[in-house]
Amino acid sequence: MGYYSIAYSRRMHQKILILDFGSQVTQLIARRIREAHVFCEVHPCDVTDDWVRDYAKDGNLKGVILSGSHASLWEDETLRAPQAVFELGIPVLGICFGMYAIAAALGGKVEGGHKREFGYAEVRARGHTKLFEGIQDYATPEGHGMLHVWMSHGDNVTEMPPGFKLMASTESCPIAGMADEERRFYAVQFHPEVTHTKQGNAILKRFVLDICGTRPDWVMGDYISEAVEKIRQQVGDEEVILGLSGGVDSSVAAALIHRAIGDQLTCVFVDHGLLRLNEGDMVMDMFVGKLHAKVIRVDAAAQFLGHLAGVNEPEAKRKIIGREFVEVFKAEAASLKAGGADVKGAKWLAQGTIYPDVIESGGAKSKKAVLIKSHHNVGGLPEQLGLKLLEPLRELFKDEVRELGVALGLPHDMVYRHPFPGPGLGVRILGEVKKEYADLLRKADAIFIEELRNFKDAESGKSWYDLTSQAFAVFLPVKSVGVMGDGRTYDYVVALRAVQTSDFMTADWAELPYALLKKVSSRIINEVRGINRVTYDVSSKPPATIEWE
Ligand SMILES: Nc1ncnc2c1ncn2[C@@H]1O[C@H](COP(=O)(O)OP(=O)(O)OP(=O)(O)O)[C@@H](O)[C@H]1O
Ligand SMILES: O=c1[nH]c(=O)c2[nH+]cn([C@@H]3O[C@H](COP(=O)(O)O)[C@@H](O)[C@H]3O)c2[nH]1
Ligand SMILES: NC(=O)CC[C@H](N)C(=O)O
Ligand SMILES: [Mg+2]
Repeated sequence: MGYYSIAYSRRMHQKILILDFGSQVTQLIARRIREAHVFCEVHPCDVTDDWVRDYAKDGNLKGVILSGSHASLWEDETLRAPQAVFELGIPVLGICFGMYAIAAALGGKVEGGHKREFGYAEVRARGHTKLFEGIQDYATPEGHGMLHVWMSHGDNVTEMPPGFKLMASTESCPIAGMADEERRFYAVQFHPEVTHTKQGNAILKRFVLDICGTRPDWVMGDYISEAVEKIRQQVGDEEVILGLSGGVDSSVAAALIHRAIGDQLTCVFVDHGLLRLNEGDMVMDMFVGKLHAKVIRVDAAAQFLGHLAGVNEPEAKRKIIGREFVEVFKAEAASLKAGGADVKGAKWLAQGTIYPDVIESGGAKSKKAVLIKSHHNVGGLPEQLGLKLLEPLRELFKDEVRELGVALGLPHDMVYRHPFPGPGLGVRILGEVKKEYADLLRKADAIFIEELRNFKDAESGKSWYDLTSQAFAVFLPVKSVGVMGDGRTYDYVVALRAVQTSDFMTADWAELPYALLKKVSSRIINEVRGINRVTYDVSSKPPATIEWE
């Protein structure tokens, strides 16, 4: 899969180039810039000088941002900014590792082994530079402007390159920002792209709008027309099959692709035996009427459960599920007989892959980010797919996908459903997956969701389903002792999980009312024979993840 780019936007819009060194938050830079209505693209940091010059040649490139990285400069010599970036005569902003990349390219010095700073910090910002002018959280009695920021680094710039002046400092990091205002090169040690940096948006806007001078003329409506045009160009008259789960992302992807190519699209909904209670029927009901697209339902429960038998390790399970999905898609693609007699099956596989799936699978542009878990649709895909991938949402965050869904006219209920992971109950049954466990979990999960919908918050009038971003039950394959009807029980445990988040990259556990937890626990223990204990998960992400595997 190549990087994401839209030929049409490149012609029409002024743009910012983000070079990705593999930070977990690179895409947040892009997102903040999109929020400022400026078109931007993320590309890997190891593009060549010729590529950069070619990219800039139409005159629309107005600035370059160099991202952070998990690595250190001396660990990986491929992590360098192309020299051409500094020769275009346009502004450059380096963030964290990006600041080291500037120092390395222009004759400064970077060293490790100094004080590490992770999390909140206070930075003294020098207001005389254009980047910070008039931007501060508060002023000290001496009149110094201060910023509340988020830091995540172990290395430091210890000598600025010639021509640079100090722009910011913290107690433990004397050079926390530097600028060569003549050449319009800026660098900050902290991360303006994360929301914990309070003035982060203001700083990025200052860079993009004032320093680079881009026109803020990019909106979600453009995204639709540009994506539609790009899909048509990519696909031509070939057939596409799309993995439809009934979730938000694949529904939005289906609507977008359907708008682009109509009947060349066939949706394939896979029932792998790890869906929630009655989900298969619900998805078919919802799609066959509402989406006006062709939908095929494939019953593959025996195939998935067969291959998962005896497998305990989460990554191994994810890989198997990813592989079996592809087996199903390939078989459906090959047997597709749409269109005229000369159509030999589908050439494309479309998925509703979104950015957090990509980054957590360690599959960001530069392939430099680390692996957290292989989302079945990214890291779980086999090397030899045999189909071309079409993933129009690959660069968007969940809330942007929802915004797109609304703009495409999808029903509110569909767009605001809680997400459900492709591997389904497969990653919510810890260890080996068995049908018996899945059946118990389905019942417990359905009770939890039903009560979340029933319970309304007095203040806002909203249901707890709407007040949480994702909620589900997890099956723990351990047994504990209980007493029921004066008899002894020795049965399984489920954990309830409910989180609140906007982008699913970080999440807080939800403070559900005790009355709700009480009702759910009592109903599960009474109604689901085989479960005698219910617990509530009070871990945030990070350091936990949302799913248990
Ligand atoms: N049961 C399924 N049948 C077919 N394709 C699926 C199935 N489950 C997942 N997929 C594919 O994998 C992709 C990723 O799944 P994921 O759960 O992240 O997205 P989603 O289901 O579309 O949306 P949501 O995150 O709201 O659940 C989907 O967009 C879809 O293309
Ligand atoms: O389609 C998916 N395929 C997967 O393999 C997968 N793993 C996690 N998730 C969903 O991603 C979000 C973040 O989950 P984690 O905090 O567990 O990584 C949560 O919304 C998870 O439900 C997946 N979705
Ligand atoms: N967030 C970053 O870019 C960190 C860069 C580098 N890994 C450091 O520790 O300093
Ligand atoms: Mg899903």
